[in-house]
Amino acid sequence: MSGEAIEVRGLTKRYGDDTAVAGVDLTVHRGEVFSFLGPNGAGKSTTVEILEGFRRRDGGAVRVLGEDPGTAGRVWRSRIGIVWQQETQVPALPVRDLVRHFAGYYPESHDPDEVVERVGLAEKAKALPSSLSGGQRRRLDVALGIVGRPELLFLDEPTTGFDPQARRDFWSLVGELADGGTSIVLTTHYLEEAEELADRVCVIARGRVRALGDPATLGGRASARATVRWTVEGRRRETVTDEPARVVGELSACFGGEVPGLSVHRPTLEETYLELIGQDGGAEAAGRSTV
Ligand SMILES: Nc1ncnc2c1ncn2[C@@H]1O[C@H](COP(=O)(O)OP(=O)(O)OP(=O)(O)O)[C@@H](O)[C@H]1O
Repeated sequence: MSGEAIEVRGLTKRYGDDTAVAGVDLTVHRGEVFSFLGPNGAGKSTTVEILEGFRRRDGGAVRVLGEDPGTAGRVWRSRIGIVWQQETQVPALPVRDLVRHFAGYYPESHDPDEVVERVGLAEKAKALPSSLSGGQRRRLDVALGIVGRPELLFLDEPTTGFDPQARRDFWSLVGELADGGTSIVLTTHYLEEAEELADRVCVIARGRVRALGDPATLGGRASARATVRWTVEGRRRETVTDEPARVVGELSACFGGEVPGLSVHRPTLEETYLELIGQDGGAEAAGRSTV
């Protein structure tokens, strides 16, 4: 049995004549936070739904927690948590009762009250889901996804609708889950979220992996040329260099200490991402490619 959380080799999926996933290879290590990035229609949800066992693949080998999700049974499913992109349909029960109810499906669930507290819904414990705001409703989905103490957690655009503080709180919750050994697959359109949370990111466009690696070094980011900017007599100056430290040292010597208006810029994850997906960034996406 594989020791990895997820192993995917040559995964393909077609919808009619359109190829949504065109030969994806990837591995998610145990305890890792792994993030999918890609434009609308890139094939992320299709890939993730195959990994979750909710979509049939056309080709390739897939192992999730050591089993083929296409044939794995209920015990395997109880080891997995999912926070869907769409609101989870739930019975009209108060928040606390609902989380308790879901906890009952799992052999080793977390304490439901602790989970309600941890997602920031303690004040809404007696409220019905229909009375929650959009961001609170999303937090409830997160609570339902984690209460079963999953070994592997799928988060599909989990912080949509969160206010900035709720997003920070959620990030720290994900960090705690990862520190506790949970493997996490995150799909997000927020680049800063991937950068904050992910050990590795996988950029997908038109059903293919365009880049996979540490967000700090993705696409040669860390070694990319830097732009050094400064100000002389009210006018902005800049130079592009492979050696920003040397340039800053020379400027500092020249100015006799502080350099006015100094900044050093390397490509952000967003700039690198946009470069990687290039013209594939449009909405039409995977469909037109062939395998
Ligand atoms: N059930 C389906 N039937 C036909 N085509 C589909 C189906 N589901 C997805 N597709 C197509 O497969 C391609 C990939 O879609 P997918 O939902 O996997 O993209 P995505 O990367 O998750 O996009 P988004 O960021 O918008 O959620 C798209 O061209 C989409 O139109």
